[in-house]
Amino acid sequence: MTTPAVVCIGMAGSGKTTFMQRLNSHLHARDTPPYILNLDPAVLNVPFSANIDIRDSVNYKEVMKQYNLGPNGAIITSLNLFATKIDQVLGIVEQRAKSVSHVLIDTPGQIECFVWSASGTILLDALASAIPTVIAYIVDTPRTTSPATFMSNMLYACSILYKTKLPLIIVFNKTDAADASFATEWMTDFESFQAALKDLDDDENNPEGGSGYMNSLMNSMSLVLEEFYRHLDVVSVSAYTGAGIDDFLEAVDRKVEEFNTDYKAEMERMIRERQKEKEAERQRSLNRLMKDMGLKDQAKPKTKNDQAQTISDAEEEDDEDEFADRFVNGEDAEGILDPDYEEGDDSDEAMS
Ligand SMILES: Nc1nc2c(ncn2[C@@H]2O[C@H](COP(=O)(O)OP(=O)(O)OP(=O)(O)O)[C@@H](O)[C@H]2O)c(=O)[nH]1
Repeated sequence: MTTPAVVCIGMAGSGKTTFMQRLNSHLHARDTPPYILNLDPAVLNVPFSANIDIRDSVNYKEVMKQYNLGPNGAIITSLNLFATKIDQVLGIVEQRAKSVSHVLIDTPGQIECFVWSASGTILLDALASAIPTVIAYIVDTPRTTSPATFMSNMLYACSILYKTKLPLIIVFNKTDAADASFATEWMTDFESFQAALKDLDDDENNPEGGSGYMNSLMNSMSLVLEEFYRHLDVVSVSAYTGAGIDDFLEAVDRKVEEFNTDYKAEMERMIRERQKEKEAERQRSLNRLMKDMGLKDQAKPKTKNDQAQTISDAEEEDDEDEFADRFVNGEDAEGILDPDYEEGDDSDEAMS
């Protein structure tokens, strides 16, 4: 079977890194070691050795300093810089995927920096076009026991499914601290969730109980979620004790089959569409440029607007060229991007 990529996504503190560590040791114990990528540029310590680590090619602190960015802006910019090297990274991953059981990917806890950024889309699209890719959405079970928090978390998972369009497994983590049976019941029995919502509403002392409008909204949204749950695989695990890890790996196998039958064709179609759009945009820019050059020989642009349009377009193109020179070609990249990073680097030594 083709080696799958498992992308771990979850809110800060949900246990992604601990879960990755558990998966890593579990797969090593089975003599089927994984290949590991760390895409969190801001993480201080990773408790496993990552084969490819974004921190080896992008200096997060330097990005903050040089671009005067806050923590989240620097994560997005670091991911953008890393995405310029996606072809090289993918070359290595594809090669290594042939000799490992799974490719595991850790992502920043600031989910939106990854899932909603252009670079996140580029990285996921590139990965999914090379190997079957599955999302593991990690949930902090003890912090999700209230119906309102639970529903917010599930809506978040639903938006990730909608944005990535990749098969999704919900992983209820930390089940050593809180049993996840309440969650599976709410996901399979609509009435029990409605009853929990009603209890919340009736409890005057509970700050999560809402107004009439909020409750009717929650009821409607829970109907949306019912449809969402139908396409999911749900597992309960403890990254601490290792309980449920085999169930998770079985769920990954099921999702890989789903990826190959349902998602792959759609994914390829989307990538082709995007390339077509890009090509059309390039053609439009070229046509504009040709037109502008033709105008240069004549006296003056017809109107002020025409002139402004021409200048700003030229500036935009200059900016793009400058960006490409600085980051793709490695110029001016000292301290931010590792200029020695080359295709074919043995990442085990060069990048870990
Ligand atoms: N009880 C229990 N605690 C856990 C489990 N998994 C993780 N934790 C704890 O949850 C906290 C967060 O775990 P991390 O693995 O750092 O979470 P993360 O999602 O990678 O966090 P960020 O990197 O900040 O996004 C740590 O204190 C872990 O020890 C588990 O299965 N059970």
